[in-house]
Amino acid sequence: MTQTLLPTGLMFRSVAEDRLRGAHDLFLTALHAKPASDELWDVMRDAYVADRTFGAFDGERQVGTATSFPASLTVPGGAILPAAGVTYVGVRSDYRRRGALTGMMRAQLEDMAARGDAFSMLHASEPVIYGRFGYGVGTVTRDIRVRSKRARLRAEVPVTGTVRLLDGDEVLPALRAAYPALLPTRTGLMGRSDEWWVLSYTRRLKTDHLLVAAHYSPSGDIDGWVAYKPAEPESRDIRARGNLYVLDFQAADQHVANALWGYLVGIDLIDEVVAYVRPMDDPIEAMLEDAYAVRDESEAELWLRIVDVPAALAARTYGIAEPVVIEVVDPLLPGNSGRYRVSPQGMERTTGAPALTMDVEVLAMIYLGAWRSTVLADIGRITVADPAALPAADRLFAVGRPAWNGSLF
Ligand SMILES: CC(=O)SCCNC(=O)CCNC(=O)[C@H](O)C(C)(C)COP(=O)(O)OP(=O)(O)OC[C@H]1O[C@@H](n2cnc3c(N)ncnc32)[C@H](O)[C@@H]1OP(=O)(O)O
Repeated sequence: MTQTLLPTGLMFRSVAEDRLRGAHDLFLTALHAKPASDELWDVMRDAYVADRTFGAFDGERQVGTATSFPASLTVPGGAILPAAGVTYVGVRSDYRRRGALTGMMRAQLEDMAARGDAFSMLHASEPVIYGRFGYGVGTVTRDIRVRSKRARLRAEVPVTGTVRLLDGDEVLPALRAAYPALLPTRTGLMGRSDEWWVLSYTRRLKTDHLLVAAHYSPSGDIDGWVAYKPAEPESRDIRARGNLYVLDFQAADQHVANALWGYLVGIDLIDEVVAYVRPMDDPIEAMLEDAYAVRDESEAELWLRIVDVPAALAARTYGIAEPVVIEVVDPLLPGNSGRYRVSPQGMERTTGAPALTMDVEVLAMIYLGAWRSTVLADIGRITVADPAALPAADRLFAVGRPAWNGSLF
């Protein structure tokens, strides 16, 4: 059990099993939501791993909470590394800005490093919070709104297989069985653990009117799906239902995505289909006869923290370019600080002079290809000793299709 005392007097340690419900209510209250009902807690307790849940304590009173679940991350080249998904982070409003989050983040990162998690990942409520703990924007995504009545797929868009709505009790077994095959298909995808399925699906199946339409390949396997909910399921006015919100849209390839988009925009009585966190290269505008039926907004998706820099740099593949020596600075996990020579052959630690120096947060921004080193140097995020290293680093860290996480949590 980790136990740390900060000058504020707060203590940081893992949260005992019988205090997890209090921790969850603390999080909900920090987000201005009401505590969980008994029925909901019966579901949510399985989203928590007790020894991955850290609290900030003032004496016996818990004043902050942060948890994580086991996951994995697909890195450029297709290797899959152990990772943690951080969620349910909150501090009581009467204890804010006294270092509660700082202490929990430290304890959590040290714990992840000890467990062998190569990465930590999260979705941030505000962009100013996590950079100081070494998290950088690792993937960018876009929310896509399609005006259904104006949206028709162009005739040449290939659509194969069939789409079928799953019955409620089919959903979890079917999707859990089908998801792992998707993991190698794109950089940035995340392994979904039992806890993730509870917090993202079991909970929503209980609280929302969640519908899942699965795509079946011609050979009868599920190779994609959309999970969505109507905006106003309680309304008695059919015209008030308006929008459909798509929370999970997975497809083994573009032909599967074509069929699922065709299904979504064809649903009756809907004004707009709002598909959250789509990959940046979703070609929906070019698929429709009326490209202006689409509006979108791009934003940060995954905040990535490289917990084990040597493992992360060794696991990914690199583009063709001259080798570059990068100095990484990581005050919170100092074992990561050091110099790394990156080349098309891989990575090795070195004592050679660095061409580029960057914080571990900035390494997370280039690691999955979301940002280019040249741009980050231009805005002062990378210190440059050898300007020729910048285009080389751009080529080394480039990825083909844009990285995408695609799992809400
Ligand atoms: C992955 C997720 O779950 S995202 C959800 C995060 N939770 C929420 O947004 C719920 C509402 N907010 C909160 O509960 C809290 O305000 C938290 C968790 C965001 C921050 O907790 P605190 O204990 O106040 O943070 P702490 O005191 O450790 O702050 C550390 C530093 O970050 C800064 N900081 C922390 N949160 C914020 C913020 N929201 N906006 C601006 N600065 C912030 C602090 O000013 C401080 O800076 P300093 O070191 O220069 O003084």
